[in-house]
Amino acid sequence: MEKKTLFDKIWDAHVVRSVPDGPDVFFIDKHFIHEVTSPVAFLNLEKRGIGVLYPERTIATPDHNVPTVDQEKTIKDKLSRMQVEKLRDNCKKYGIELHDLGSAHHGIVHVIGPELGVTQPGMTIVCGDSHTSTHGAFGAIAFGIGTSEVEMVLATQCIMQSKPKRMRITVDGELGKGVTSKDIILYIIAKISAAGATGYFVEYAGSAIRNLSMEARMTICNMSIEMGARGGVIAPDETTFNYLKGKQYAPKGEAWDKAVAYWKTLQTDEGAEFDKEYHFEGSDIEPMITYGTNPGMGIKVIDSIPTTEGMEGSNKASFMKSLDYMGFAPGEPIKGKKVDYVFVGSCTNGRIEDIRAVANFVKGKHKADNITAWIVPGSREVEKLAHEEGLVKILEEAGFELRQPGCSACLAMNDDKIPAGKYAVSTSNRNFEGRQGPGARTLLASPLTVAAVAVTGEITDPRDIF
Ligand SMILES: CC(C)[C@H](C(=O)O)[C@@H](O)C(=O)O
Ligand code: SF4
Repeated sequence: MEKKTLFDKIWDAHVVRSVPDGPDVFFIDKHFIHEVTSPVAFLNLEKRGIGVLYPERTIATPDHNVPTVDQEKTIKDKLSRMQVEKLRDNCKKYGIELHDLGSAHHGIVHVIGPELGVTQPGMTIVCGDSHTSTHGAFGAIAFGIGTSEVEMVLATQCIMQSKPKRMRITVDGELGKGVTSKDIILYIIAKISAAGATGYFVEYAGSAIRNLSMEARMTICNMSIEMGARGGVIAPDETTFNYLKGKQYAPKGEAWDKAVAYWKTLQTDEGAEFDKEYHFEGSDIEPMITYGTNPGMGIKVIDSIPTTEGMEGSNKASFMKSLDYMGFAPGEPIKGKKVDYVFVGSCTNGRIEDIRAVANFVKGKHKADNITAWIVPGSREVEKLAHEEGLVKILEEAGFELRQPGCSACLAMNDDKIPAGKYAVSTSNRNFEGRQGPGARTLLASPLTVAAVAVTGEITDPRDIF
C-alpha cells in the first residue's frame, strides 16, 4: 500500500477535482472570517449576485481593528468602526455565526476557533489571514488565503490550490528549564531562516513536540508562516482528543467515538517520504529572542548579536539596515538592553497557559519602573479564566495593565501602538519594521522571557530569576 504523510491523507480526502498539471479544486470544511479581509469579498459577491453556499461553515469575529478598552462603547476610529459594522451587516445578511465584541466567545479568530471546538483533526480550514496555520496543531490542513479566495470559498466552499512540497521537522528529547514552545519555533526559524520553508507544508514531529500541550502546539504551528511555509501540522493524539472533548462544537456521544477512530488514522505512515527533513534536539534549545526585523533574526538570550563576518553585498546591507532600525550594533550582547514596553498577547501567545506562565512568574514581584506592561487575552474566554483563576489580580498587583481581547499591539491596526524608537519585547509573531507602530522596535520572545523583562526592565534570561 502507498505510504502517505498525514498532510497527503487530509489533502487527498478533500480534492473535489484534479486538473492535470493544474491546481486541485479543494473542499474547505471551515472558513473563519474577520473584519479586515472579508468586506471586499462580500462586496464582490453582491456585485455578481452570488450568495454564500454554506453559511454554516463560516464563523466570524472582529479582532484586528477593535479597541481593547471600552469595547462596549461605539468604536471611535471611523475606519475601524466601518469595518466592524460591515462584518456585522454581512453576517446578518448571509446567516453567518458572528462572535461579536463583548459576546462570550469574542476574540482573535485563531484563539476562538480551537476554543469553541470548531477546529478539529482532519479538516481543511482557511481564513483570509496568514496565521490560520495555528489550527494545524490539531492535525488539520489550515492556511491563510487572499481576499479573492475568501470570495471563492464563500461562493463555492472550494478553492484552487497546487499541492505544496512536504517538509518534516523533528524535535526530539527533553526541553530545559525555562524553555517553551515559543523558543522551539524561534530556534527553528533562526536555524532555517525566515524563507527556509517557502513552498512547503511542514509536519512537526518528535518527542519534544508530542510532549507539548495543545496551546503550546498552536504557538509552533502559528509561526510556520514566519519561515515561509504554507502551513504546519501536528498529528492528533490523546492530548488533542482530551482538549476537544466536551467543547461546544466537538462531536458528542457516538459521533465522538466515530470521530476519534478516524482521527487516530491521521498519522504519517512509517516510511512515507518528505521532500525535506530537519532534525533538532530539544536539549540544544534555550530561551530565544529576536534582535532584527524578521522572525529569523533570532538568538539565544545569552548570545550576542551576530557580527557581519562572512556577510557580503546585499545580505550585509540588509543586515545592517535591520540593526540600524533596531538601534543595535553587530557583535554586542543582547542581554541587559533596556526595554520600554512588554506585550503579552496575540494568536501566538495570548491563551490562558501563556497568561498563567506570566502570572506565576511575576507573582509577588513588580514590573520595573521603565516598563509599560500590557496583557491582552486572546479571547473573552481567556479573560474570564484569567479572572476566575486570580491571575488578573496577580498581574495587576505586579503593575500590568489588562486590556480587552483583540489583536492589540501585535500589529498597528488599532489604538495599541508602541511609540517610535521604543523597544517592546512581545509574545507576538512578527518583528517587521513598523509592525507595532511606526518606528517601533520589536523583539519577539516567549511569555516567560517577557515576564522576566517586565520585572528587570531589560533583556533578561528568565532562568536567572526563577
Ligand atoms: C491583517 C491580516 C490580513 C494579517 C495576516 O494575514 O496575517 C494579520 O493578521 C497579520 O498578522 O499580519
Ligand atoms: S494577533 Fe497578530 S498575528 Fe494574530 S491574527 Fe491578529 S494581527 Fe495577525
